[in-house]
Amino acid sequence: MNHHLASKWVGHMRPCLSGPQAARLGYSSLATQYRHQRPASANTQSFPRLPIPKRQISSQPPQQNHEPPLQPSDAEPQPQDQPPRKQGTLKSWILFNIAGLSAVLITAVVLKSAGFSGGEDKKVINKTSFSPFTIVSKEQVSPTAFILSVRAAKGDGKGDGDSAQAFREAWEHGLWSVEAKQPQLQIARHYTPLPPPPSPLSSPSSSSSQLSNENIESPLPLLRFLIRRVDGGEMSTYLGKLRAGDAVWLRGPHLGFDVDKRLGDIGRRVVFVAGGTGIAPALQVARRLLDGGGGGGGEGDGAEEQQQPTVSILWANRRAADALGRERERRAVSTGGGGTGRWFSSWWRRGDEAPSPSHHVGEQQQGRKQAEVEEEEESSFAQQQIRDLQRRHPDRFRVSYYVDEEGSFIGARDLRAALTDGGGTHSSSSSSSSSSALLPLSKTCPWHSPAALAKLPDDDDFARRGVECRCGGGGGGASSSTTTTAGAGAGANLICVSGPDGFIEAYAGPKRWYAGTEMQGPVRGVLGRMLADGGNGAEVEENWLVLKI
Ligand SMILES: Cc1cc2nc3c(=O)[nH]c(=O)nc-3n(C[C@H](O)[C@H](O)[C@H](O)COP(=O)(O)OP(=O)(O)OC[C@H]3O[C@@H](n4cnc5c(N)ncnc54)[C@H](O)[C@@H]3O)c2cc1C
Repeated sequence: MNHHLASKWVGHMRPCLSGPQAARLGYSSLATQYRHQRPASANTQSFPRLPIPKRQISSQPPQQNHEPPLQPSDAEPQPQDQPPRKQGTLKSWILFNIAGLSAVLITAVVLKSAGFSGGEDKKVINKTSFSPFTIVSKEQVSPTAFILSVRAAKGDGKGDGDSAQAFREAWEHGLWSVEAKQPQLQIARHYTPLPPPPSPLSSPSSSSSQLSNENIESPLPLLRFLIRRVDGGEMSTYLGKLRAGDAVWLRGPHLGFDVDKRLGDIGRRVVFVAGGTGIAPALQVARRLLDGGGGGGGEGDGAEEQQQPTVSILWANRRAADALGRERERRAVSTGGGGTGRWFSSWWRRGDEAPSPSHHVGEQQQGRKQAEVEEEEESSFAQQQIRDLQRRHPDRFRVSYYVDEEGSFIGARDLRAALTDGGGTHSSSSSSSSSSALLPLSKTCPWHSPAALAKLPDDDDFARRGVECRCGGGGGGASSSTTTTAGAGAGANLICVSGPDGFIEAYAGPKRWYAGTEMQGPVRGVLGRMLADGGNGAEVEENWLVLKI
């Protein structure tokens, strides 16, 4: 989702981890270390500079030089051949103009920093200039993470409808982000809005809730961001210091991959490998596919629940405090006699085979007691999102937690379990997915070919929506050149890797730069090896498309 290249954070190059090296270090330890891949200077060019006002000094000085003294009668007679006067005038003229120019530049910078320059910042959110939002609340959810809730600043009403429309399209699209700017340093970074809560009208037990309209219909939309404050991080530290009532400047929305279209007609499963705040795009996708009616061709054609896509999230955090929503899962497991939450973590560390999902989910439902209800009332918005999805889609949504400080990491075995699932996770859908799982991906389709994806930037699926799927009617269509619309047997299961650059590199290989644009690049890392193995007849079939987010 790197819409504006210059606005992504950048920095020094680190060698890519590979094979045993990455395994030794533990991938999730990379989860919260955003590694930068570009010269730092590129990062600071994130929004257009204020055009420097043209110098106003060129005409004035000559006039002064040629003008007669204001009060010639009072002036001391000056001999014609006395140069000091002329030199003095020239000197003061230069000083005057330097001072004037400095004043203009300083004023421009101050105005620019404050976000009020030349109409650049507008009330209506848009992709090119920053719009003012007001912080409604700030919720500290862990020692390093907080949720910032912001609402479009109250304007004159004009353009509110346009803003609402832009957000409505973004939520309908699914995966999207906005940029926030740090006005003093003039840098910007992307942040991913958490999905809105389900509509109060939908029953808690309903599996098909509607998104609340608070973000969709409201003329002044409310956006919530889960943000981690990183040591020495310019933007996250700046945002961390803001308080309710302060202004924050956003531009966007920048739409990301169209997961619905890439799942197409036969894709049934999405596995998210998320590091740290990479959980936010995972929740966007879960909401879009599980609540939004999209994905897998299941909607509107009478397909049953088992035809709907499933979302499984493997979420790595450095600290236990950041594993939001895990307490309930730990308790549910321990309620089943399996031991303590600590045991649950060490279960992953040992790399044992995953427990069957039905066992897991059943215990979660059993473990839902009054204490949990109370806990939920006190929990953060992100926790509520996770729990709500778990409650309403027990067979289609799962989060597995990994915590560095507890020694649990997402390893190849966990990935293999998730990919060969039903990795056992989604029992009701595994049979339908396994039939499509045998179909190989197209080698030519712009939507479903890994080779084509490697050469795409990750932010333009919305703009590409007119491009047709070339999988052909047969689903695999490896050599087909037939042009069809997505849906006739086309599509792929999706592995989404979201998080810091180092995290993405370790699991899926680095993104690559071509002609000044950051592209997805080929799939390498743990998943690259795993999928290549699959091609040789090993555990994982080759119908997984890897999206680096
Ligand atoms: C599409 C997209 C969506 C994003 N969504 C979110 C989101 O919802 N929430 C969120 O918090 N972030 C999100 N990010 C990351 C965010 O844009 C910033 O990169 C992040 O907040 C760090 O910026 P900074 O200016 O504070 O750090 P910088 O000043 O850019 O970095 C300072 C130092 O901190 C290191 N560093 C940077 N990030 C981390 C980290 N996470 N852990 C450890 N060290 C780090 C850097 O390597 C550098 O040495 C997203 C990024 C993208 C591309």
